[in-house]
Amino acid sequence: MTDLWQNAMDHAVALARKAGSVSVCLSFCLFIGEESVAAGEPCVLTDNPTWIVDPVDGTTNFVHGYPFVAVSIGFAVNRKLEFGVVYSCIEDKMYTARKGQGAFCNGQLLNVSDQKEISQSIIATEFGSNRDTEVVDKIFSSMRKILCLPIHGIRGVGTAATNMCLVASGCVEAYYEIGIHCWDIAAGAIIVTEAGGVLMDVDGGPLDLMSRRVVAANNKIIAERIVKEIDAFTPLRDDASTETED
Ligand SMILES: O=P(O)(O)O[C@H]1[C@H](O)[C@@H](O)[C@H](O)[C@H](O)[C@@H]1O
Ligand SMILES: [Mg+2]
Repeated sequence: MTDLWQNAMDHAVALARKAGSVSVCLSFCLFIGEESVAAGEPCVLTDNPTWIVDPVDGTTNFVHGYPFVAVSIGFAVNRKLEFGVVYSCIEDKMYTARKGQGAFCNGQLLNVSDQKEISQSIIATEFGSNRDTEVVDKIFSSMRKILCLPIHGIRGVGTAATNMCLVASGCVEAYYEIGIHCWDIAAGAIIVTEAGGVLMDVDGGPLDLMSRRVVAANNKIIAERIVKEIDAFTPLRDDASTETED
């Protein structure tokens, strides 16, 4: 019998290696990756061309055999995303977006939902991995307030990258989370905007890729409505220990 998970892992490894080898060819490119940062490499976004890579987004899903796992590869120049690729391995869905050229899933053009009524919306979010009771209380409080607006429902597939692709596909109106990392959302961010969506911080300001807070929505009306209900908190920034002057 085919080993589904081995296939998924092989895809993830092959994609990550490819990104790595292109990065080596283009030696002026920098690299931010979940594993490289865990190994002590810097996590700093400069104006230089930079790969922002999560080889396995949805690690807990992967470990438990919960069938949503994605490879997430973003590429930024001058701190702006140029392109993004999210491969949802088990679903065999390849999401791609190049700046100014639209977003696609397996070659099909993506468009966000045109819903403007929060009461008719599905919102994606996650419980996250932080188990501090104060943080968990804020996460539940935000979810409670959003659910009781009311909305149609709350969903979450356990990977930020895939949740963002679901916004781009029009399956959910918005996704928000506090505590994610830049490699979880970089690729998804450009996929959302190229599908016609918007990005912002959980306080309504501009998205800061390093702040570990994100709202991605089909439009500003839905995004700003959610923002009003989020009990925001401020995790340690991704670039906290590596901030530079530029
Ligand atoms: O750590 P990985 O790369 O698997 O990804 C994270 C997810 O992307 C989050 O949405 C999710 O909430 C979790 O924090 C999860 O850890
Ligand atoms: Mg991740």
